[in-house]
Amino acid sequence: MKPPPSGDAPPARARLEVPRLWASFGYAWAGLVRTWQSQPNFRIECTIGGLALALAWWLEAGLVPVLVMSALVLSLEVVNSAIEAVVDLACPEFHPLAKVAKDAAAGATLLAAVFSVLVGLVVLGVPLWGKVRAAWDFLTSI
Ligand SMILES: Nc1ncnc2c1ncn2[C@@H]1O[C@H](COP(=O)(O)OP(=O)(O)OP(=O)(O)O)[C@@H](O)[C@H]1O
Repeated sequence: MKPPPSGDAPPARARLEVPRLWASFGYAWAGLVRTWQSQPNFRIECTIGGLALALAWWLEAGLVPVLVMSALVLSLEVVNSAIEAVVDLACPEFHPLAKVAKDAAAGATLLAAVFSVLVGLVVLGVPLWGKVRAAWDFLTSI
């Protein structure tokens, strides 16, 4: 943990140290593992993101939009769980502002999820429909 800033003096420029950088990755990874363990929504979103990526690869459709939207939803879910933890720490009792913070964080994730479904429909819907029609034409022609 960093010491609290003292006075008005500008902070000394921190040196780039490999062990510290490595430790930071470790803390970030621990945050992801904890989110995976404690947030069922995160596990569901990881699964849907993986399936959407596999579908995009199979359909040879836009991998990049699917990757970007998956990254957005998953990142926001991690931030949402961080906000929940901070709110619970700062305000374990019911408070209207705690509700505002938690609902807004959840709303951000929901917004990204809705838009990712729309992007998925636009990017994957047409080629998927093409495959379905081709399979249907093949089946009805034999
Ligand atoms: N301290 C609080 N004060 C006011 N309202 C709260 C408080 N804690 C939670 N709430 C309300 O309850 C809702 C659910 O809160 P909770 O912490 O259970 O989050 P959750 O969305 O269920 O998250 P999780 O993914 O952990 O299940 C919040 O969105 C908020 O409306």
